[in-house]
Amino acid sequence: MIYDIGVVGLGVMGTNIAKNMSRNGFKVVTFDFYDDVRENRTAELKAENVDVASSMETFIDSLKKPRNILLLVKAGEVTDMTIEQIVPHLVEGDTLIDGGNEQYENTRRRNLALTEKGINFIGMGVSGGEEGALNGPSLMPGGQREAYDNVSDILEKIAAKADDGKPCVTYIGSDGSGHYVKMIHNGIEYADMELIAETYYFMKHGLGMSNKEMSAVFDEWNKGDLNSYLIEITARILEFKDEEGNYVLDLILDKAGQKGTGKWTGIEGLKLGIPLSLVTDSVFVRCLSSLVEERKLVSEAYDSQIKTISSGDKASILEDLKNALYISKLMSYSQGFRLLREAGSIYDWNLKLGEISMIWRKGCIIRAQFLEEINRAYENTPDLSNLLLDDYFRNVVKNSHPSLRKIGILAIENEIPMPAFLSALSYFDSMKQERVSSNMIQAQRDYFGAHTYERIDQPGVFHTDWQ
Ligand SMILES: NC(=O)C1=CN([C@@H]2O[C@H](COP(=O)(O)OP(=O)(O)OC[C@H]3O[C@@H](n4cnc5c(N)ncnc54)[C@H](OP(=O)(O)O)[C@@H]3O)[C@@H](O)[C@H]2O)C=CC1
Ligand SMILES: O=C(CO)[C@H](O)[C@H](O)COP(=O)(O)O
Repeated sequence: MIYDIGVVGLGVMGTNIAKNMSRNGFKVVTFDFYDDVRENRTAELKAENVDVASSMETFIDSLKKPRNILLLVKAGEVTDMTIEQIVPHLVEGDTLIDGGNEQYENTRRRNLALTEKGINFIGMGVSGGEEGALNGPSLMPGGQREAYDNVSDILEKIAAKADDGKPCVTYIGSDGSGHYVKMIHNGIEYADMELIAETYYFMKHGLGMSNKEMSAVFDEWNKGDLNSYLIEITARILEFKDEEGNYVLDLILDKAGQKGTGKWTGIEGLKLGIPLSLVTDSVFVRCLSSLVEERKLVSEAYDSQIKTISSGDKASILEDLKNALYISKLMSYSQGFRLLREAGSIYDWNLKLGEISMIWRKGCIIRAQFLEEINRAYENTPDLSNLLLDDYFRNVVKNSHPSLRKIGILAIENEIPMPAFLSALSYFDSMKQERVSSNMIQAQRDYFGAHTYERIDQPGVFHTDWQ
């Protein structure tokens, strides 16, 4: 048989994407370098009309030309090793697609090296986890346009479909752009998750709400502007009990893991000089959460507990909390999309920000109703520099920032840690100042290091003899 596409790597993602392709009518052959993995997966894949090749040679020989091969292996060295093993079997015009969570610099490097051999290389962000891979992920492919066109039919069929029927995949741009966009997706995912976690903590400790009550509130919020996958699963997590009737959430150690994509996003914000405080704060909260023993010691040393909020009406505080969560999320997206805009220009990718928001509407972890509004903002003003300048979002923020302030004050007064919320407020309060405090920074730099400064009243570069 001649197959339409090959998949290498029979982990969770590779197995499920291969099944998804087959269910969509494509002939799929798979391969894994480990004999036992191939053996273990054969029956399961056979039941889905997916074949498992017994050797790399038979795998390559059975593919339609030019060949399209999707890699779903561990990012980094394993991907390099996998490419090294496959490339000698390929010829000019063949395409490798890397669906792992890879650093975009690695993708640029591989794209360049393989282009010299006449082999196309697409770095494709895949989001949606195990379930998305099987039933429809959001796909972010970047690389040679003509190589994308060769596989666009397969990618459009396997991708999630938004409510208007459009597939959640689009050509992102050249070399590492697809993996870059996936990285930003994950950074935004970190901030969305952190904001929701802080909301839960505020409800639990500040308002003394039960898991059942909190679950009902998140369910209610999911019917409005906050409608999203992460809000939906939060409601389910809050009410979930084990066989003994215990809430599983309450038994989970408060130590967050991370595989690195949030950190990469933060580093990229620092590298390009674009504020990305909600993502970086969210990464640092995960780091802080890991200092379990140290937190215990500091907690004992200060013996200062969170207070239950004693003033105000609970219903109106919850309304403020909902508004505060919404505009904090907006601040985070305004930072994330601002970074994408900068990267598109610096790396010459011509990123279409509206289209990117559209392919995140379904299939991925940050899928949300809110992304339709982001697309509308960029359709109205394609070169919009910051989402805060869109008319619709400006009205939302104008109406809701007093809520964010009230929640911030309650958090500070009652010792409830809400770093991402406070970061959102600080970002907004700083961005809306025509003049910020940095004239003082410039004066200090000039004082101690003769670093010079610019003036507001005349052009040029100046130095003052401050002594
Ligand atoms: N899981 C998720 O939700 C998502 C994952 N991704 C990305 O997709 C890629 C695959 O993920 P996933 O399927 O979850 O990962 P798995 O760990 O389930 O599978 C990874 C694949 O890499 C192979 N592999 C791992 N280590 C080695 C090694 N040292 N040498 C050779 N092969 C190795 C595995 O082979 P073996 O089975 O023999 O160990 C397997 O085929 C990753 O890059 C991941 O970041 C992207 C989006 C979501
Ligand atoms: O890519 C993903 C979804 O889009 C993964 O779920 C992500 O890798 C999870 O990251 P982390 O383990 O760092 O929380």
